[in-house]
Amino acid sequence: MPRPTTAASKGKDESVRVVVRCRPMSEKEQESGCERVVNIDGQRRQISIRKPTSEISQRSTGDDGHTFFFDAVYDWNSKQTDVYEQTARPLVDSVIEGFNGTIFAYGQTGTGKTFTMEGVRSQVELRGIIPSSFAHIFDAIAHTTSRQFLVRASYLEIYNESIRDLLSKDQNKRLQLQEHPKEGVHVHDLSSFITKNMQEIEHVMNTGNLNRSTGATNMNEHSSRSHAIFMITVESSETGADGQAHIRVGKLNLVDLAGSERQAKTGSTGDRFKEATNINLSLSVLGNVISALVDGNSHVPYRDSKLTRLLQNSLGGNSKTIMIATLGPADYNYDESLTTLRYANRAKNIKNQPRINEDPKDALLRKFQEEIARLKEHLEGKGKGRRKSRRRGNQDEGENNENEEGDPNDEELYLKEQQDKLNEEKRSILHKRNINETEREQMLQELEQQKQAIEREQEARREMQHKIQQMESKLITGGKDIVTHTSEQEETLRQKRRLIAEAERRHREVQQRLAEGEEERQTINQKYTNIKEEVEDKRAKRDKLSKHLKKIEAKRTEIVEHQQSAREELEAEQREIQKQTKLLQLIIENFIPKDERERLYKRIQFDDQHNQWTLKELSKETDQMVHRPVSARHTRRPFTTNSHVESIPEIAHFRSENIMLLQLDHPMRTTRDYEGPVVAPAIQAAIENAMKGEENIELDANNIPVEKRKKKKKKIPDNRNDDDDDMYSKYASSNTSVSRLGFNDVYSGRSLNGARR
Ligand SMILES: Nc1ncnc2c1ncn2[C@@H]1O[C@H](COP(=O)(O)OP(=O)(O)OP(=O)(O)O)[C@@H](O)[C@H]1O
Repeated sequence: MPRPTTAASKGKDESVRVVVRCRPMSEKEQESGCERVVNIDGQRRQISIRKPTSEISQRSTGDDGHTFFFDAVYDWNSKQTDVYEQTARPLVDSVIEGFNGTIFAYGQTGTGKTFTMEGVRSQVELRGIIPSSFAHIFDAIAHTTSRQFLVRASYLEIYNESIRDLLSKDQNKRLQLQEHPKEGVHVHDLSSFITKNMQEIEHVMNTGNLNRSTGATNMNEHSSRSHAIFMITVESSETGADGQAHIRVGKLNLVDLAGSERQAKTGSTGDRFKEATNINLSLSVLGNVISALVDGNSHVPYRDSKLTRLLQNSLGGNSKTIMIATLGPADYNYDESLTTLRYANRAKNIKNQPRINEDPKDALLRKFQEEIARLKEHLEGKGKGRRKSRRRGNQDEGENNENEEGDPNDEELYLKEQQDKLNEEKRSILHKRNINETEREQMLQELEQQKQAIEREQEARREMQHKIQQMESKLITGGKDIVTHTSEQEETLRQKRRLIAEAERRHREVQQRLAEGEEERQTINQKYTNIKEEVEDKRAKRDKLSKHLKKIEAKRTEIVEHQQSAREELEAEQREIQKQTKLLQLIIENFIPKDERERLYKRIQFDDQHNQWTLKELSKETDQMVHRPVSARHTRRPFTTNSHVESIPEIAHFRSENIMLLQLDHPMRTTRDYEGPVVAPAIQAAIENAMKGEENIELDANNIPVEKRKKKKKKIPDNRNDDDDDMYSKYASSNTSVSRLGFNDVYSGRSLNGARR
């Protein structure tokens, strides 16, 4: 069924208020040592429920505790007045103002729905919401002087999905629901009693309660198996600035639902089973309606049960609504209590659109006012006609009566006078002697008829006046009976109670805010501590890392420096090699004949195994070293082309020879000790000439450190003969750079390598 769109759509959104009340442990529960599993923090409006200890130890699933927040929560110490003053009073005030309002109690059997809604009527402090609302409404009316009120009450029960009028004489009659295009769903033919005071409305309620169905189940002997709805309609009228009466109508539904316990737990069978199924049906439809409303479904299944059809306006419609969820505190009710709390928690999200119901067409108060006016007019109308004829008669008699408005008392007087006149006439007729008996009889008859007509009129007027009185008596106007209703002291007391309730409410709100603030502060503190710890932890890590980094950097610097020095060394070495290579190249080019050179090149090979250059064995035919020819006295026989060149006389002796092919003369140590290198100026000049532009070449072989010199002679080719060794040692000990270097580097793979480049 689509959601109501008439009045509801115009109101301001307002959530259904949901409060929870937990009853005290019953004596039975205390005696059997039940555990309390419910905890309530009224200031925080928080209720927690935890699994019974026995169940936790048996099968803990991790969801052992649940916490919910509601608009108000009441624990086992809460008083009836607390619930009324803090929760119900504002809603009842709104109903008096012309809003629709609903308060319904929902919960497991025996958890205090009836106690909360009705309470114990004989004790004022134990009165529930329904009787307290009676007192409230009539008190409020008594103190409102500007408005006229009409209060009526109805009482019905939904039992096995059929509606029974609890105030009807015929308790077997079942009522039907009817859909009103504008006003929504209403119960056809439902009795409603106008009540003028608290006693009358209490009487209505007592009558209904006597008719209410109750039955015993395993769960609770007196558990109610029906849904009971007590309806109070408060109509009020006020004359506006336009002189017109404006009417407002507020409807209050006070609903005591049947127990919500599950079928299996009640152990019902037969009729009881059918009852329970139907109770469950309307409650489960109620649950579906709540879910559909909360989820914003386009289809809300109001029509699926009588209860939800009747409460349609209260759930998602034009009404202010309060749900009171009741629970028991004991462990064995854990599952049911949790279900109730979840149900209630969902209901918090239902949005209603309450608005004041102004000038509805079917207001009973308006009908009353119109009927009273009509009757008064009727009474006046008759008098008016007579007043006119009397005025005419009086004018004939010379009297002038301008007053058109008649006083009903005048009319009474007039009729009385007429009666007296007729009586007088009757007496004179009876005493008349000049008429015969027939004429006398006829005259008396006429008089009697006139008398009866006057009496009928008097009677009709009395009836009309009584009706007006009756109707007017139903309309209550505040102020008039204030002294009879309440004493001033009561009023002061009531106001103080209201102020206290208001102050308490504000106090609770402040406490709530403080608690929230404290919680927030603690959370922030906790967060701050966590962050501080984290910062400290990170700082320590950072310090450790930076120490590590410093170490790495020191190592890196060391490595770089080491590499740098190694590189410099290598570069120096390279430069040295280049220099030597150049020098050797020079020597080769200048001192080794071309053909010898080529032969030498042919013999050069790289020994992969030893990673060095070596000279191949001399082939006997071609490479065998030529024996030095016998020297001529003072001169040598030139046998190379080169030796013909005699440009430098000092070295002519050598120039005629291929120094590589020559077997060395082992010099006899016949001379003095060697005294340092003396390069012949001509050779020096030749070298300098050749080295032009080669600035970096160091000609003094002594500049090479001894260590390096040692390294350089590390490999001497195997094909070297003893003479070579001798030669080597001779030249190595010599300061003559040319000769030492020549041997050293010719035999070293590295030198040759460099030379090859
Ligand atoms: N807040 C309370 N303080 C003291 N006693 C309570 C309270 N609530 C309930 N009780 C007691 O618990 C018992 C069961 O309460 P009640 O009959 O109201 O339950 P219920 O929910 O209306 O049950 P049912 O579903 O059968 O109508 C009663 O004896 C009642 O007096």
